Amino acid sequence: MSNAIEVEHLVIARGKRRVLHDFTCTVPSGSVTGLLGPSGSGKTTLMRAVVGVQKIVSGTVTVLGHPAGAKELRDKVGYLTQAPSVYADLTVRENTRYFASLYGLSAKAADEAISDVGLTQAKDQLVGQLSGGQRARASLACAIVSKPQLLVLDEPTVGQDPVLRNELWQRFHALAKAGSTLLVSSHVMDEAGRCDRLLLIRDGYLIADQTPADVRLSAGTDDLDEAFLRLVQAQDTQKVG
Ligand SMILES: Nc1ncnc2c1ncn2[C@@H]1O[C@H](COP(=O)(O)OP(=O)(O)OP(=O)(O)O)[C@@H](O)[C@H]1O
Repeated sequence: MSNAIEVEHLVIARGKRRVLHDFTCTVPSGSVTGLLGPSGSGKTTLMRAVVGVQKIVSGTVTVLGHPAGAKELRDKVGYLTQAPSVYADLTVRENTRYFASLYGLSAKAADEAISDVGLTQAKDQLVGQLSGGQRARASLACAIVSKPQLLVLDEPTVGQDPVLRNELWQRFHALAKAGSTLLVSSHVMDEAGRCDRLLLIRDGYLIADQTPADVRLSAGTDDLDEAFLRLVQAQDTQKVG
């Protein structure tokens, strides 16, 4: 399996502080790869580097065979930021149709994306009048409407109820099955088990790049929360040693 993303020896500073340290990882094509780590560990920074909007100190980020941010990638990469990026004074349907039209897609594609994120009943509501979780899903509909080759989703399930979270994860896997690659961040370890592969990050250091099964095996526990803690402790011991 080839890699949709290859990150090599990436170093990033934000302000005066280094927030990614010699970060090397891969995201296999067609996978749903989870980027998991505590708040402030560097997930958004890594995603920004992948979509080519983050200044880097050194290292390389290669996306679908091109340097991150290359113009060849413009219609191949979708990015969902944490801040909703939809127009508050348009309805869900108008927003999604607008994004669809940018890619030359029909209203049908927009309606499918709205249905995929569970917003069909709210499709004619103004985005400004939606709940936070609904607004996040409206953004997600706009990000997935063009079915990009690579989807970079920053905490797409935050604020969603368990039933909807479950549906969204099923949708992510369906998109991967249809040929997309997904990089999905979360700080909730119970979402880790839903990924094909995991990148575990802490304080800007990669602490695991494995399948969930291998993370469990190498940490010696079935509980992924506990596994993360054990891997952190092992890393700390290594640093002291
Ligand atoms: N614009 C900025 N200027 C300076 N430092 C920043 C900026 N944005 C983020 N940082 C710092 O960079 C580090 C990594 O932040 P980042 O947003 O990548 O973390 P994260 O893992 O995505 O966190 P969260 O889960 O809370 O979104 C943090 O220490 C943060 O304080």
